[in-house]
Amino acid sequence: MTFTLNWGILGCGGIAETFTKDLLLDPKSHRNVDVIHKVVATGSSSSVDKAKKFAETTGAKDAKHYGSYEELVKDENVDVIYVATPHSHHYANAMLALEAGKNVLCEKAFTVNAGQARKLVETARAKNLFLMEAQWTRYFPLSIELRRMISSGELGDIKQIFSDNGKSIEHIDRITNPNLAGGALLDLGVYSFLHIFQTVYHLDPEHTKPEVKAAILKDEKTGVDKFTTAILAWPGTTAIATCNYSLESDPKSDYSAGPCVRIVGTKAQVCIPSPPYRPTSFTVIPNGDGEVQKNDFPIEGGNGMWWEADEVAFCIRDGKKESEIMPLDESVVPGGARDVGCEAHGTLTSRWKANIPLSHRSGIRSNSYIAHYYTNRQRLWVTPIPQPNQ
Ligand SMILES: NC(=O)C1=CN([C@@H]2O[C@H](COP(=O)(O)OP(=O)(O)OC[C@H]3O[C@@H](n4cnc5c(N)ncnc54)[C@H](OP(=O)(O)O)[C@@H]3O)[C@@H](O)[C@H]2O)C=CC1
Ligand SMILES: O=C1OC[C@@H](O)[C@H](O)[C@H]1O
Repeated sequence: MTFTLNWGILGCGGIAETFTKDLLLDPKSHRNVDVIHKVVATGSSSSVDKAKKFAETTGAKDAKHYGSYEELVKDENVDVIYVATPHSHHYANAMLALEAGKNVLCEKAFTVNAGQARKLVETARAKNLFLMEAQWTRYFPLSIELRRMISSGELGDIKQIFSDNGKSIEHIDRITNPNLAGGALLDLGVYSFLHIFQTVYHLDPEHTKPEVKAAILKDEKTGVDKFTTAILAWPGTTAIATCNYSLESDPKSDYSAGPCVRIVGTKAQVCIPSPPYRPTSFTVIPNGDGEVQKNDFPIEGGNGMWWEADEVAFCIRDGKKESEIMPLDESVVPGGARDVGCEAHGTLTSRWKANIPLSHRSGIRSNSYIAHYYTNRQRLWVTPIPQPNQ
């Protein structure tokens, strides 16, 4: 029987448009699953007009329009809210939806620190609601095949991963604005980490936490991280994650700069060309004899965000409260130095909670962000360095 999932779109910006268009593609044009997505409501904090225009542009013909997120999450026809606001607002917006009893798909980076992530997870679990971080690349057939190859031992033991994501996007305000939790790590580094985590941490039954050291070049004007490099060490595997918002990983878009991700096993290595967030092929290079093999994973129809949307629908249809491909524990990764980092800035978490009103445009204190490099999701293993005003 066909399952219909009714979406409410929270925040009518760039990625919300791409995602909504993917939701509303004719299902028969690109896939063969018994799931239909409907967009029944759009919500903008700017104006009801913006929500209406967004619905028109994306083809969400039957949607109701709201000029506030508070009204949106109260819509009784909505099954799941897609949070598509800047990183700074994910916590408050996702919490608003959960408290209204709605399932949530929240854009990456899930939250700005582990404390916020834990609170969202606790709330979703307490209310028996579905919650997922929108790491869309994890649902690509390419990622599924890569995880299968690693699990089956085809690449041997994974020893090294090099994972880069560089994009020249410093002209975009939310990328450099500390008050929107800007910076390379939360916007682009998430994908560098995604390729490392989905192939090491996710596939490890013990979920061993890595040791992490990081180096950061900050933006001279705004103080957000502009170039970030992290070294991750597991027993038996090392990885380097790099990201920046100034220089492209693949400046000519022709692969001449080499792969952005290399996963090196004892039997073979896999090379993935840019962009790491929307990869469409990889090459398998055996260490000894054997042919180099290029595997193509074309995205037929839309932008490829519907794989992630389908996963949400399958989970909600089947009564699951989290996705096995992007489990909530992987959005938090509790314990270790990461928690040390978070607890060292524990007041930040409570300040965030206390000081960000649910209507998002006011009340954010800039100095709430001062510590975010040291408390955000990927940096929490790094020993925090005391910052002024903390
Ligand atoms: N999965 C992917 O491939 C991608 C994911 N992303 C993620 O999606 C999220 C949104 O990014 P993107 O769509 O590029 O951002 P945009 O700036 O295009 O849109 C963000 C929207 O959030 C709302 N908003 C709420 N509060 C604020 C505020 N204080 N300042 C600005 N906007 C605000 C606005 O909608 P309104 O006025 O209607 O309320 C705005 O249009 C980020 O988390 C980003 O990391 C981004 C690009 C690609
Ligand atoms: O998720 C993303 O992927 C594509 C990038 O251009 C964008 O800034 C980022 O948010």
